[in-house]
Amino acid sequence: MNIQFNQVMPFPLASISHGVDSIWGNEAKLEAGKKILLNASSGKGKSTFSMTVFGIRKDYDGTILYDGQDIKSFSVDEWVEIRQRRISTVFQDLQLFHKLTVAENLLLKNQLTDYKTEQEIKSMLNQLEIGHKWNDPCGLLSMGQQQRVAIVRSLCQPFNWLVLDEPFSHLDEQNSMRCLSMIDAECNRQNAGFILTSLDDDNRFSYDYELKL
Ligand SMILES: Nc1ncnc2c1ncn2[C@@H]1O[C@H](COP(=O)(O)OP(=O)(O)OP(=O)(O)O)[C@@H](O)[C@H]1O
Repeated sequence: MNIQFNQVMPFPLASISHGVDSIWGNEAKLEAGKKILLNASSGKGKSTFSMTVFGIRKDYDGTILYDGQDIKSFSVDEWVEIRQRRISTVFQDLQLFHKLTVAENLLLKNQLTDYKTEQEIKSMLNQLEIGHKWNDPCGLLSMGQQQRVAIVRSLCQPFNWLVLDEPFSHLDEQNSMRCLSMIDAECNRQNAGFILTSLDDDNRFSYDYELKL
């Protein structure tokens, strides 16, 4: 699925200046299957981008198209289908259910599409060294552990695109790289692309291209 931005300008960002190469106010294409770094300093709209491209925020001028269709035209039923099968996300606030256990958070998501087996989910947690937290409420995990749970959860569904908003902000180098290779492998398996927002010019990974805000 290609995603096209045409002169998109979120209302809260209209009064600040944006570079000539910014997505905001310009045309930009997110090409199907590509691995994209979206690099911007604080306050330039990375979280706004993530929520806008996912259809949660509609406070913008311009148009966003999925394979040529304006996303503002989608019905609630179409968004349900899109969010279950075409776009997955890790938002900055992670949106985990704090009182539910790690297992419950992950199985709740996975049962929508039965995409992974319980064994596969446990194996992903083990690879990220949080397998022992399976029965712990998410609210009792450290922020970095919660980020890893949210990343695993985002991979428990089919998708064409994975949108990750500063997903490694609480992770050390080794854990970031483990997560990145798990994300990369799942995207390759699914023939999907990802958009990863970052405050820095993250050069730990070879992205297909970089976009700016
Ligand atoms: N709903 C809103 N109403 C008013 N202003 C908003 C709203 N959402 C975002 N903004 C403003 O838009 C700007 C961009 O916010 P956003 O959270 O998208 O930035 P960011 O690049 O993700 O920042 P950071 O790197 O610090 O997390 C900020 O100045 C913020 O105050």
